[in-house]
Amino acid sequence: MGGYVECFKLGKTYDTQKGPAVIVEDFNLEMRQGDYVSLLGHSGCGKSTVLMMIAGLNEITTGGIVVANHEIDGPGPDRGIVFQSPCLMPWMTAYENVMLGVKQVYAHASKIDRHDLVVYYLTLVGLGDSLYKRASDLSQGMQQRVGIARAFALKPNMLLLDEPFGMLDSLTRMELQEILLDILVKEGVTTMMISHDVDEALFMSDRVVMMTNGPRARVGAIFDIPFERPRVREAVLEHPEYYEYREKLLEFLAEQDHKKAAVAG
Ligand SMILES: Nc1ncnc2c1ncn2[C@@H]1O[C@H](COP(=O)(O)OP(=O)(O)OP(=O)(O)O)[C@@H](O)[C@H]1O
Repeated sequence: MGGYVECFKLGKTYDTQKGPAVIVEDFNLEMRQGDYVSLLGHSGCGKSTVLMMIAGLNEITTGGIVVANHEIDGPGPDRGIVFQSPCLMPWMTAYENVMLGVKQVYAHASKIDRHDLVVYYLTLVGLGDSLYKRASDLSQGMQQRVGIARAFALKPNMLLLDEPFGMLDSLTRMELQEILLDILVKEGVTTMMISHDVDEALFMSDRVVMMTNGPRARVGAIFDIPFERPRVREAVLEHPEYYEYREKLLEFLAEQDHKKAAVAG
């Protein structure tokens, strides 16, 4: 019996003007249910490509992906996505933006149940007082909160996060990281997050998956992160092994840099 999510010999080749470009090859990964995995690697190595294949929004060239015992062949409400920018309907309220997806996925639920669901998740992300504010009147951080509430309100089994905090200032970023972890612990959602930030990956994840540089990128190393949950930022930063892990991740990235320089030279 494998994991809850399995990427099996996953590969992606894009057709380019110069011919086929093998971006990801032989990418193997198993995730347990409730796992929080961060995907780290140099810019352009293929992280979004992997994430979008799991989302079912990017066609798989070779290999396959199994989620909850089903091989995926397209997008589905079982997998929620949060991008760097939430792409809300600016003329709609926070409430209406979340309700949009809820209405589609829970078409047969009662009106009151749908209402409660939307209010529940917007309140969890700290927007209980801003339910009926138009998206265009919300700050970037508040808009991203709506994006997170929208993803959770569809009750996904898996959450895919593509640099969800990348556009936020550091205070908002830390606050949203903590809110997200709180909800994830409550809901036990299996999560894959792309990040460029070693400290963010260490704070959030059960495992950090390092990708090698492309082309033909694959899993280069996997680090199990031992900090206990629920995570408290101060305790994580003071953990005796924190800087050891941080160093290992940075070393891996530096090694990839050297390899890239050697290939280019
Ligand atoms: N549709 C496409 N057609 C051709 N090449 C593509 C396409 N999409 C992505 N690529 C190329 O595939 C490689 C991997 O892209 P991808 O966006 O997956 O990387 P990434 O690791 O997520 O990058 P970043 O960290 O900068 O977001 C890049 O070289 C990119 O130019």
